[in-house]
Amino acid sequence: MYSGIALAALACAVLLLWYRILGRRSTIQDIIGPPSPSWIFGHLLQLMLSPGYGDYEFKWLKAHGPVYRLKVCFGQDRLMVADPLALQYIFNSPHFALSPILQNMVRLVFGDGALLGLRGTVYIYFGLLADNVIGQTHKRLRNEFNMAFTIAAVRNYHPIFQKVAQAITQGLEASATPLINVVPLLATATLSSIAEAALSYSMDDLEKEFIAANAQIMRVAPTILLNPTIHKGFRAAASNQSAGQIFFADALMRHLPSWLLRAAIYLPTETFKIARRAQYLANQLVGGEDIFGMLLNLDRTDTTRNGLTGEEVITQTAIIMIAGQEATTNTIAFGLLELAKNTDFQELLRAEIQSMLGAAGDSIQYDKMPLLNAFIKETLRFYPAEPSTERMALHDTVIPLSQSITTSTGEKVTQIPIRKGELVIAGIASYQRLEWRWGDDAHEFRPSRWLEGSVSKGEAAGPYANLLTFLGGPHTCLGWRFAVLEMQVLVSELVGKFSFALPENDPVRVRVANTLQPTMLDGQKGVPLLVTRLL
Ligand code: HEM
Repeated sequence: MYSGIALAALACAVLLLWYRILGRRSTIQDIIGPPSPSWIFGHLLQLMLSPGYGDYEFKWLKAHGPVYRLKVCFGQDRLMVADPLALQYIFNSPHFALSPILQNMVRLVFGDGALLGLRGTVYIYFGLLADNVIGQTHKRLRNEFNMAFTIAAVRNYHPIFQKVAQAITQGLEASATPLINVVPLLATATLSSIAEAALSYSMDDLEKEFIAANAQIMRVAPTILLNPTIHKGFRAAASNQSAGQIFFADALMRHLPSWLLRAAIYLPTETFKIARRAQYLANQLVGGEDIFGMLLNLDRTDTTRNGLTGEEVITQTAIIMIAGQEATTNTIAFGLLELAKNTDFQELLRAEIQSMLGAAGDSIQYDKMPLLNAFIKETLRFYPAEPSTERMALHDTVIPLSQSITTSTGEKVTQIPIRKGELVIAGIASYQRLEWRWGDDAHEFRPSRWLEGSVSKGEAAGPYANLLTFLGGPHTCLGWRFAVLEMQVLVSELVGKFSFALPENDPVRVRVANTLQPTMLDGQKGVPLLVTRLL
């Protein structure tokens, strides 16, 4: 009987949602887009379950340009945006916030006060509540944590990056076979560097259990963090990802209240057990004399600051460890894969690295290495860790466009009105494939474009090289300088000493599982390469 009542209640909730959602006229219905293959799923399955990364998305980009309309569940419209001016507006404007689903999911994994989740809004049942307190908290936390990520602070981490780079070298040398999956070595190195640089913990100090738990959370986070909205192609996040789950997520889940989703952390499932344990272990890291001590302002050397509370610092630990490790590891792994495909460029890059290392020793000036930086920029352009994200309008607003588009009524428009509560997809990967911005061969991996001036300057988008890989606006990646220097040091060490070649079976696929993941033929994450020591 109870299950009958529960079903009836669920049916009522669904009907109410339909009424609320479908009863509203979309402001973007005159924007042209690809024909929808299904009323129930819209384009979601093409976008999320496509066999190759960007199969449909990049085709739509070519056909419709940087702004077009997609359909999601029940024939609802959603705007896809890859226009630089529009993206700049969406990321910087106070009229947009993270979509409620991702916000809830971040909170679920990382706790209530996580930087990523503090988006200036909370989603309450069928309405939105702008909450300035949350916005201000985010600003304060960022200001405090930024002390560890300024240009000067990051420069000081150089010896740590060198140390972890040498640890990778030892790992590669210790391998009994030339075919090596480089991902686990990179993952340990990037975790070590954050633990040591940002949190003042050497990997030897870290509890083995913490390392294991971090590795586990890294494995499950994409599954928990499945952003069940249009942009997060979670096709391969779990091989059992089904059309039904996509439907549930897009049609219903984003309308569930935050408290209900957050309560899920207490469910007795394996995944949530890991998440709870990782949060607990992160709490154990709090010390007094390290960066935490500085953030807490324990010694009160700076009387202008109150410092953060212990709880605030603790909450960010897991997120910094994970945010810092996962994206850097995958980006370097994709880069090495591209070098293995393009041995001519690999040799040129090696020559530059060896000549700089030979001349400068430890005082190497990475920013003065054109090929190295062109390679890093191209890797970040081609493999954005977060290929798309979603934002929700907090108020009625108007998105400006850098180029006019023609609507289905024949009208040329240079701006698009969006109504409060509507979601838009920020197509980061699509933006980074715009031909008029990056060159006619934008779909090719070609580092030399950065040296030829074929990359147009245009509106400043993100913090680095006009890329949005580190996002833009108030939620720009806190660790982008850290990541760039770490990549410069690690790539110089590895490419300077080893050559990388592709095994015969071309064993890596790119998949989207919340973030962009290099995946082996057996579905596991990894980049197996033939590695030979040269020096
Ligand atoms: C190649 C490496 C990296 C990439 C591509 C990357 C990318 C990103 C992106 C796209 C975001 C925004 C996420 C969103 O709001 O949807 C972000 C946020 C963040 N990243 Fe990174 N990241 C990298 C490395 C790092 C490192 C090394 C650290 C720290 C050591 C770090 C710490 C953070 C933090 C704390 C945030 C949250 C910022 C906020 O919401 O205010 N990231 N990152």
